[in-house]
Amino acid sequence: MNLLEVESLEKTFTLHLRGGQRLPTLRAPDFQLQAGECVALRGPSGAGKSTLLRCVFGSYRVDSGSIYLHHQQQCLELSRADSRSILDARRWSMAYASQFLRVIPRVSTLAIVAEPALLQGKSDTEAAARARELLLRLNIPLALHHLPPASFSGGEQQRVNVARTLIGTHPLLLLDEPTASLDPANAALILAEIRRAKENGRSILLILHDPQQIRKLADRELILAAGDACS
Ligand SMILES: Nc1ncnc2c1ncn2[C@@H]1O[C@H](COP(=O)(O)OP(=O)(O)OP(=O)(O)O)[C@@H](O)[C@H]1O
Repeated sequence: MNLLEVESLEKTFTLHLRGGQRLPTLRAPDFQLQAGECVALRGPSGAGKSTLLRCVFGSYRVDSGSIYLHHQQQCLELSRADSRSILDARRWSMAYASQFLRVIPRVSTLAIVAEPALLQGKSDTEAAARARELLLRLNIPLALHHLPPASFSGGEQQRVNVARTLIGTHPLLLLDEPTASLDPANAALILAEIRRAKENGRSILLILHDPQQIRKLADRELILAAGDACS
């Protein structure tokens, strides 16, 4: 059974502040993702890799084509779904880590990471314990857990972002360059957590640039060529 299916997907941005100029950005190859599969998106800068992840997550509306997600025992056509269905899919079926953590003033790191577990019905105690454990595994020391992550380094914020994505039981994880600002040791921690998620049957669509990391983690690659995006 496919967890995710993408068909004939195209996205063009319309720049309203530039007289409605249209910017064709993405023409994705058709693909499917099965349970427990990890697919790495590759392609040159500007090819539309982040745009594809955002289309799947429902942040961008697509112009044509379809995105199907297996959600709550049904096939949800994400590309045509209303916002309530997309929010429900985000709560239960897909989690997304962008390249940058969206920090909320005065909200602690522990609370930011625990939130998706709370939304899935875990108790405060359970969600906090799981958040603490994940943060420690990702090398965020206990002393930082009660601080808002606004002042954290780029690499620390990135690990908090990934922890927030991993904490729930979402079967689909969308990760935009999860190792980008990290030194090799901390990148290895992230890769280990992603591998663990995969071994637990979760599916991962992620953007990675390092061929060695891709070889270690991904079952296959999906190449977005610059020409695909812009022709
Ligand atoms: N919200 C937006 N409005 C207008 N143009 C956008 C928007 N988001 C992305 N683009 C444009 O779409 C193109 C693809 O961007 P995207 O971030 O998807 O590329 P990418 O393949 O992830 O690149 P990189 O590897 O550099 O992160 C770029 O030219 C970018 O400027």
